[in-house]
Amino acid sequence: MNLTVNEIFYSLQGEGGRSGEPSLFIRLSKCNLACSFCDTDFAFGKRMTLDEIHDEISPYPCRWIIWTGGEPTLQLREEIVAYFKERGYRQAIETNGTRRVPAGIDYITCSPKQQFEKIRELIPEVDELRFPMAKGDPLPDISILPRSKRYLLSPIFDGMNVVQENVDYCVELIKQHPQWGLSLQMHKLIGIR
Ligand SMILES: Nc1nc2[nH]cc(C(=O)O)c2c(=O)[nH]1
Ligand code: SF4
Ligand SMILES: [Mg+2]
Repeated sequence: MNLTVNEIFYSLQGEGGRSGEPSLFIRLSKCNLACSFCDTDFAFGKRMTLDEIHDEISPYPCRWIIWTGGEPTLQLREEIVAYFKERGYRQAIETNGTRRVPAGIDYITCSPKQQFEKIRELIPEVDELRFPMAKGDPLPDISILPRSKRYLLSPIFDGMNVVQENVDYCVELIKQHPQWGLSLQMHKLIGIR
């Protein structure tokens, strides 16, 4: 089995409910969306076998993988998740919610970009919903979304730079709607990968 991998790196989860947790990022290439605010160049990809990926991550002391992209569900399969589970890894995924998530994933972050009303049919339950938000964007309607342990707003950055008006807007929305919380792209603020 092969995956087209854009990059593999070891860092701390910079976003959401697992912020600060050491994680092995496996960024799969390709996406089915083309968001204007996308901060990732995922086009390049190197074909790798699962054994090659395992050889690259196993020297690190960490046993949490984050599958990200691009849109990782375009390539990830249940058998691939099982392969890494058998080798002792727990696995998180960052998905845009347009496709099903393979069985066996331990922590699902859904970060929807469009067609919010269709997500629940594909993914009934997630660990966190994390919405990228610019000033003026409407607060998403929780009642049509998957059940989630956390509801987070993530102010859109300008590349590596914080956009204060997006942050201020999210903070005000959250104060008015306290079922929501704030997620900052911490890795950008502290200058890590
Ligand atoms: N540190 C760090 N945390 C992240 N969480 C999600 C990321 C992503 O690009 O999907 C990301 C990333 O690129 N870096
Ligand atoms: S879904 Fe995510 S990776 Fe794909 S284009 Fe949008 S922001 Fe970029
Ligand atoms: Mg990133």
